[in-house]
Amino acid sequence: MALNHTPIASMASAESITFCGHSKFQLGAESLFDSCFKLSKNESFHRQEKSKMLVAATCTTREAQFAVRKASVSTPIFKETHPVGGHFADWRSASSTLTSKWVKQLEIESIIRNLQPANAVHSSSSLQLLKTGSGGCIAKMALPISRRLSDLPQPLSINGLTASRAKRSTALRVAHPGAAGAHSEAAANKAYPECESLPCGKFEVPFEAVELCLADRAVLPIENSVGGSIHKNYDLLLQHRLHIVGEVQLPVRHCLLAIPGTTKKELKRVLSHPQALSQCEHNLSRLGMIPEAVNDTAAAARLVAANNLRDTGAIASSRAARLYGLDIVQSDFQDYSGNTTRFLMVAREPVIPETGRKSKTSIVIALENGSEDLFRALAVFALRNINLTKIESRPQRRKPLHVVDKDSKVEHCMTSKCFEYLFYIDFEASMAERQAQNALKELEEVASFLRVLGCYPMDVPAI
Ligand SMILES: O=C(O)C(=O)C[C@]1(C(=O)O)C=C[C@@H](O)C=C1
Repeated sequence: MALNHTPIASMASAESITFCGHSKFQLGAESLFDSCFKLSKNESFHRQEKSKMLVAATCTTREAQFAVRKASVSTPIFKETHPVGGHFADWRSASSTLTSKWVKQLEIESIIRNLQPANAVHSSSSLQLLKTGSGGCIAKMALPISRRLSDLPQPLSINGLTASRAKRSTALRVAHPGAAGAHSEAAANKAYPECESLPCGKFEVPFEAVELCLADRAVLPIENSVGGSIHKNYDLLLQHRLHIVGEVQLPVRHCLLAIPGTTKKELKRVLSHPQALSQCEHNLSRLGMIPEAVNDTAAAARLVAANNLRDTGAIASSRAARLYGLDIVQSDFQDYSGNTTRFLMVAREPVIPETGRKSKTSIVIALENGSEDLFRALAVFALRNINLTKIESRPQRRKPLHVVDKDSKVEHCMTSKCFEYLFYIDFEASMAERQAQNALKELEEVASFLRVLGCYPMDVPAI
């Protein structure tokens, strides 16, 4: 049985998304802005009262309420200490920007909801991506709005985004890359056993889902015992302002899947995620099968099933075999029995570092002089007997790396910085410990860039 499962990213990229109801929000927000503006023309509202009124009256979602405040504060109307005045046109453009951002957010949520295994998404549904003149502005605004919520003076009321959202389960919503049946889904369920897992296609989408508050956590593969680090996700950690809040070590057992009744001899090609193909490299070459990379292991299984490819196998999980109606031609197809992938859990808020349990801290540093400074950088840990569990260099060779600049006064700006070398370091210590705090203080003198990606409980693999 072929399911019309399409992870969000491929749906968004391959098709486009049309949503109705746009004008409803547009008119609503604009009329509210009109009345606020007329009111403010007559009275000298101080900035705070006006923004509270805007936030309370104009929107019904936490993110959009903040976006209203952000837009109003940044338009000429709200100048520090000046009574409200300003240009009506700015308000109109701010309201239309915010309204379409709000609509986009609703839309992403409805796609995520529709992707649940229970509802096959009909590939015939026409989806037209909503193009708005302020698309770029929304994209910027879509950056960690929820992060800014922690800066607001008082918690914002949430009226519930839509009736369906109000009905949604209270389970933790955990976004993961790949389709239903991917190993990342298994990692999400291991990390958060009672969660509602959200298959999100490419690696970027889980990050955005968490930033848009459409998911509470994201779970992403970061390294494998055979294939090594997944650098794409390290870069995404720098480009998004989320925090690592946990890790899970997942033993990954690959199965060779095929259309029911197909024998191994009939298989000429095998589809799977590049990491999975590298973890089964010897077995594939021993059988003379041609590896072909696709987005994720579950997508490979779905492709074979949906197109009834009798000469093509898929390397995926046993759950993917059940979901997409394929036979397991060979289980434990990975080259090494200890094949384990480490996944990270990321969230909008960091975990408060604690002592008294085995903790890990992940950082990324840039060293102007590369390996010359590396000795000094590592010495700050060695002299304090802090054990490193990972160090990975990422030569940048002047390739600009886009990072969310934490210290920038300009909100959420993406700055592209050029570094000669980046080093990702994991060490076994909690930032609650004086030793770790002193180590990082000293490291700041050596490194030209330092970001703490997270401090979290270690997942100590069962012996
Ligand atoms: O494709 C999947 O099933 C994934 O979850 C991705 C992924 C990966 O990116 O490493 C996760 C675990 C395995 O190492 C194989 C693939």
